[in-house]
Amino acid sequence: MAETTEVKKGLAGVVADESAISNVIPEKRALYYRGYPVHELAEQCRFEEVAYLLLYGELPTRAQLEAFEQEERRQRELDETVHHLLRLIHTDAAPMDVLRTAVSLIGANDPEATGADLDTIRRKAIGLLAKLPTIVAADRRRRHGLDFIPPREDLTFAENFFHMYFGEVPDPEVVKAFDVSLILYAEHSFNASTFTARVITSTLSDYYSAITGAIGALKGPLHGGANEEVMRMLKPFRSPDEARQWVQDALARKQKIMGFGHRVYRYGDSRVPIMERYTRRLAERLGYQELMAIYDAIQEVVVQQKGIHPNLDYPTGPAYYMMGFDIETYTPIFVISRITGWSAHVMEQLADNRIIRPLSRYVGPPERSVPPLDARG
Ligand SMILES: CC(=O)SCCNC(=O)CCNC(=O)[C@H](O)C(C)(C)COP(=O)(O)OP(=O)(O)OC[C@H]1O[C@@H](n2cnc3c(N)ncnc32)[C@H](O)[C@@H]1OP(=O)(O)O
Ligand SMILES: O=C([O-])CC(=O)C(=O)O
Repeated sequence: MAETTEVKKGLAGVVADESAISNVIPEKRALYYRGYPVHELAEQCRFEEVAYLLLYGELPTRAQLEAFEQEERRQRELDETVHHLLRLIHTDAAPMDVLRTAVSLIGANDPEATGADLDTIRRKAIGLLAKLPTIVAADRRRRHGLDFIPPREDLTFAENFFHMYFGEVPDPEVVKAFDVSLILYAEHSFNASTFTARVITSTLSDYYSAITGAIGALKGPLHGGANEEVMRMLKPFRSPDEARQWVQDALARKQKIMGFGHRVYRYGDSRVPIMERYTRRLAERLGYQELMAIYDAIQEVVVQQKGIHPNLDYPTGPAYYMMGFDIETYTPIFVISRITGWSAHVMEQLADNRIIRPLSRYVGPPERSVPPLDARG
C-alpha cells in the first residue's frame, strides 16, 4: 500500500469522482442542475419537473411530466406496515429517526431491494419520493394526537404536503415559496449525506440502505439539521438589539452560528438570494417583519465580524416557521426534496462503480508485544 503523507481532514478540497448531476461554482455563487441554473429552475418550474430532471437527466416534456406525476401521485399512500410502525414508535421520537426507520422498514419489506438495476432503482426512488411526505405528515399528526389525513391525487406534490400536514392548502404564494425551497434543497453535489449514499452504494449494498444512511447524515446540525437550529436560535429573541448582543457574545466565545458558513461557498451560498427573496415576501404577507429584523441583525454581525455568509438553511428556517411547520420537521422536509439528488447519485455511482475506500495516516502507538493478562497495569 502507498505511504500517505498529506492528510485532507474532512476530505476538504478532495475531488473524489466525476459527476454529471450538479455543478457548484463558488466563485460565481452559481449552482446548476444538469446544466440548468438553479434560479431559472426555481422561477420557471415546479418541484416535480426538477425531480424528473435529476432522476432522468433531462427536463420532462408535458407528456413525460404527466406520466411522472401520475406515477408519483398513485404511490402516496402508506401500506399497513408503515402505519403500524408509526403506532409503535414513541410519540417523542425525533421525526428524522422516524423517517429513517420507516425507510429501513420499506426496504426490508421490498423483495426487489437487493441487486436492483438502474431502472428498478429509479422506480423505487419515485416510490419513496411519493411516500416520504406522507410519513412526515402522518408522524407529525400522531404526535399532536390528530387523525391521519390521507394524500390526495388531485394536488401537486407541495399542495398535497400542506393538505396532509395541516388539513388545508394555503394560498398559491405560500405554496410557491415552499416549492422553491424544495427545488433549492434537491441537490448539491458531494455534500456529506450524498457522499454517504454513494459510499454505501459503492459496496453494492441496496438503495434503501444508501437512503437510510443519507438520512442519518443529513440529521446532524452541521448539515441538514441546521435549518431547525436556525429557528431555535432566532425564536427566543424579542428584539434585533438582543439578537445582536447575543451573536457578538457567541462569536467571542468561538461558538458556531447555525445557518452560516459552508465548505464549498466562501463568498456566499448561490441559493440564499433566491430563498431569501421568498422568505421576505412571506414575512411581509404574514406579518413577520420583527422576525426578519432579528434575522438581518444576526446576519449583519456574522458577516461583518467573521466574513462568514449564510447558507441555504438560514432563510429556509424562518420561511418554514412562517408557513407553520413544527421546527422538528424542517430537516425531514429537506429529506423529502433531497431524496431526488440522493437517488440520482446512487444511480450514477452504480453505473460506474468502484468501492470508495480512502486511506488514513496511522498515528497510534508503535509496534509492541502483547503482555500476558496479569502483567498489564
Ligand atoms: C445544507 C447544508 O448542509 S449547509 C451547512 C449547514 N450547517 C450549518 O449551518 C452549521 C454551521 N456551519 C458550520 O459548522 C461550518 O461552516 C460547516 C460545517 C458548514 C463547514 O465547515 P468547514 O468547511 O469545516 O469550515 P470550518 O468549520 O473549518 O470553518 C472555517 C472557520 O470559519 C469558522 N466558522 C465556520 N462556520 C462558522 C459559523 N457558522 N459560525 C462561526 N464561525 C464559523 C470556523 O470556526 C473556522 O474558524 P477558525 O479558522 O478560526 O477556526
Ligand atoms: O454542500 C454541502 O456541503 C451542504 C449543502 O449545502 C447541501 O447539502 O445542500
